Amino acid sequence: MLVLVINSGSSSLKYQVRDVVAGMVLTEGLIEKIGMGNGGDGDGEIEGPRDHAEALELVDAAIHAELGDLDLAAVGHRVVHGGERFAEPVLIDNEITRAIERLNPLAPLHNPANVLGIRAISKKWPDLPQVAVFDTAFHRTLPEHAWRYAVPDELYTNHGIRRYGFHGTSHEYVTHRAAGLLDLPVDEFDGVIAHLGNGASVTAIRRGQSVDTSMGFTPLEGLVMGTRSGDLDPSILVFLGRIGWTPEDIDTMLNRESGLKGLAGNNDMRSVVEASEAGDAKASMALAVTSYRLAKYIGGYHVAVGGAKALVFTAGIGENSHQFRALVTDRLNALGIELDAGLNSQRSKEPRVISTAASAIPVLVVPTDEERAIAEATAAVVGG
Ligand SMILES: Nc1ncnc2c1ncn2[C@@H]1O[C@H](COP(=O)(O)OP(=O)(O)O)[C@@H](O)[C@H]1O
Ligand SMILES: CC(=O)OP(=O)(O)O
Ligand SMILES: [Mg+2]
Repeated sequence: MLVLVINSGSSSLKYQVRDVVAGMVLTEGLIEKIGMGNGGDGDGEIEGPRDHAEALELVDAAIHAELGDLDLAAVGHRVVHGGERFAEPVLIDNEITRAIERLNPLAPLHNPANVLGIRAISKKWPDLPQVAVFDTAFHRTLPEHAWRYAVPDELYTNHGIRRYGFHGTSHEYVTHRAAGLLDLPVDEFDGVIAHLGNGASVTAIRRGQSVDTSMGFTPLEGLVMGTRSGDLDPSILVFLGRIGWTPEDIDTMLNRESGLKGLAGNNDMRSVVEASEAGDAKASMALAVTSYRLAKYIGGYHVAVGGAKALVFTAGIGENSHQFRALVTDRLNALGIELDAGLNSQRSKEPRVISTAASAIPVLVVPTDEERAIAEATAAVVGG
């Protein structure tokens, strides 16, 4: 059974054609720096497509060039916000697409791109089943004390204002791989998973289930990210409103102009690390703020899970930036965590341990594979 997986991140579109039964990837690709057409270093290099629609056209052309005519059984989409309605992957129809679209304001960098992808494929291949796999679904196990905001109940009952959590497909997949690496059944795995991409979140896993996670009502809460602020005092927004900022101004500032970009002028971790190593004080401070905030969450979640058995790094930054991993773990000496510098700086695509034998708990790097998880869920929905 052949499944095309579409994973629209905020700044990238990953796609794969997978044979689910054989467990094989037939072709795959990554369209990067979407929407950063003018954001490069000014050397005239093409920095990427203007939007997700243009990215999807590139995907279609690349797949046909590589594999010719294909007998696809289904398309599986990563959909970021499923609200309270979607606890499981679903077969998409017009009503489902509109329900996902209604959640656009709650995931402004993501759901619009997801809806765009779904509609473009419906138009191109009207008979092809499409399945939505939700980032929020894995966090449906959050206890109420973790998902409630301390605001009047009416905000929850009338407006659905609660914490949902995101990156669930990744956190779930990585939980299973990390448990496997430690030779533990997944329901005996207690740990902290740090998914650090352009969007970043950290999840507390107790007995293989999500019991807390740093993103909330939208993918803005929590960690310092590429262009998102993460946690701040909500009074700042009230203050800005009173001095004349519109909701759109505030939304753009928090989601697109903050985080590493706001602090260091660049949302790409590679560039920020390079700038810091070259002596740029703003870049160094951006890394200090970002690593400090993550370290505080890890300490909190160590408590939330009743003592983590592992700390796991995943996604673009978590898998690739040994510098950033070291900055974070240097702040975790109080937990007895100790990185092995040699293991940390090795490059590998395999799940691995990067801590010393003396470390109180192992630190792992586990490459995520959202596409594989989405393909398998899609095949299960369409009856594979
Ligand atoms: N080799 C690398 N070293 C350091 N950071 C990297 C490396 N490769 C990718 N990254 C960082 O990973 C982030 C993107 O992660 P990714 O998971 O692909 O994002 P998303 O899916 O949210 O768009 C960027 O900050 C990028 O700089
Ligand atoms: C939910 C989210 O932030 O996703 P991404 O990391 O792909 O931007
Ligand atoms: Mg991502």
